Amino acid sequence: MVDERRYSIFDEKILRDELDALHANPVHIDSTWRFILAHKNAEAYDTPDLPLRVRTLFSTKFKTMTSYVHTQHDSLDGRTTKLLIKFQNGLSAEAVIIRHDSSAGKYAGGPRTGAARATLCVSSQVGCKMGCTFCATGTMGFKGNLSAGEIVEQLVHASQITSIRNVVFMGMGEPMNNYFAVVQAVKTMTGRCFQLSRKHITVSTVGIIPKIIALKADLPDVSLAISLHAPTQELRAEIVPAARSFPLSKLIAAVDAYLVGSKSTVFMEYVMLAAVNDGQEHAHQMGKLLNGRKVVVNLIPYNPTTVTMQFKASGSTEVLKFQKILKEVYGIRTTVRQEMGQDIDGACGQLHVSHLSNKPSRPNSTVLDIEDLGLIK
Ligand SMILES: C[S@@+](CC[C@H](N)C(=O)[O-])C[C@H]1O[C@@H](n2cnc3c(N)ncnc32)[C@H](O)[C@@H]1O
Ligand code: SF4
Repeated sequence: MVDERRYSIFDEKILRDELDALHANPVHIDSTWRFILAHKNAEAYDTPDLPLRVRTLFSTKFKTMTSYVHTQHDSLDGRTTKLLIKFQNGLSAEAVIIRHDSSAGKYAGGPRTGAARATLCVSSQVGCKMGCTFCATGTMGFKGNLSAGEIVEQLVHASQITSIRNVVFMGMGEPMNNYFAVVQAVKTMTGRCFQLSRKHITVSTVGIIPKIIALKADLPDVSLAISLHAPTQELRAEIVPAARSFPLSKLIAAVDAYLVGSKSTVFMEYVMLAAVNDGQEHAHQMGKLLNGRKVVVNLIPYNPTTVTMQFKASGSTEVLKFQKILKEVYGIRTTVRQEMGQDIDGACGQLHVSHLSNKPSRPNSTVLDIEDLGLIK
């Protein structure tokens, strides 16, 4: 596993420290970022009006981005674009753009701008060590953490294709296992250059309890999504191994603590697996578990992958029955996610980069219709 310090120009903390050491004005950060955003493949030191010492710093340590778009695939309907991004250490991760507005249809053959409400699904790690049984990324194992700069660079690449309004940490990896980089990346994305609203950022976690509590203090206004997937500890531990370390009762207690004094809603993700967790009894157990809490359940159709073939997607009848019980018997707001990008393996849990492309070498779910959930604002 390779994870040495990498000098991304978008790694705000490292960049600020280096500029401080030179007694240089941090205003150069914003102007340089804007320059790079506006000029694809620009070198940082080409930014106009840089003092010599800053130009020298940029040309030696922060020359340019630490990643590039290796491949880009557009879905047939033009609404989803998957980017395979290669990083300086040779690892690769995927980021997916999802377009929500009516201009999405025009995108397929038309200009690559103008989708005003696009969401970017970013990766926080290459692979993941949590091993959820139905997730393609989980089968890859853990290859490495992305730095804050590398996470932000996914937004830079995507912004050069279309205008991004929402960011969801639902790509490869468990964001809470790379907590400090994720927090730093969100701070940069919501800072003066990118200006995303914190309310438009969603961090999705399998349920790393201590970090859920920390997130409330560190990034109070972001949306939190918990990947629940089962209403009992026994079933959850079977399909989500992390539940063995972070039991369901403690996870629900952490959600309660998170909700105290918070204006935000917590989203409960539930992937619908045929004959595993989609029965009416499971819906009643979920209803009792979540009753009275300010949560929204998001039922996710299972996206088949070649590496998780033991599962099948629930039929639409089961999904709708499940939703009806939660809504009508327990009064829990429940939506069914419309998945997009399946034809390019760009949907949730389909993000899997082959081991070949993830050997360190050279320098250098997707999510839909979450509008209804308030994830897209
Ligand atoms: C890939 S994860 C990344 C974020 C974080 N690690 C988590 O588990 O919440 C994003 C979402 O995709 C879901 N997911 C994983 N595999 C899936 C699959 N095959 N079909 C549908 N959703 C899946 C996860 O359960 C989670 O809710
Ligand atoms: S669902 Fe999330 S936590 Fe589980 S293996 Fe996939 S990326 Fe990791």
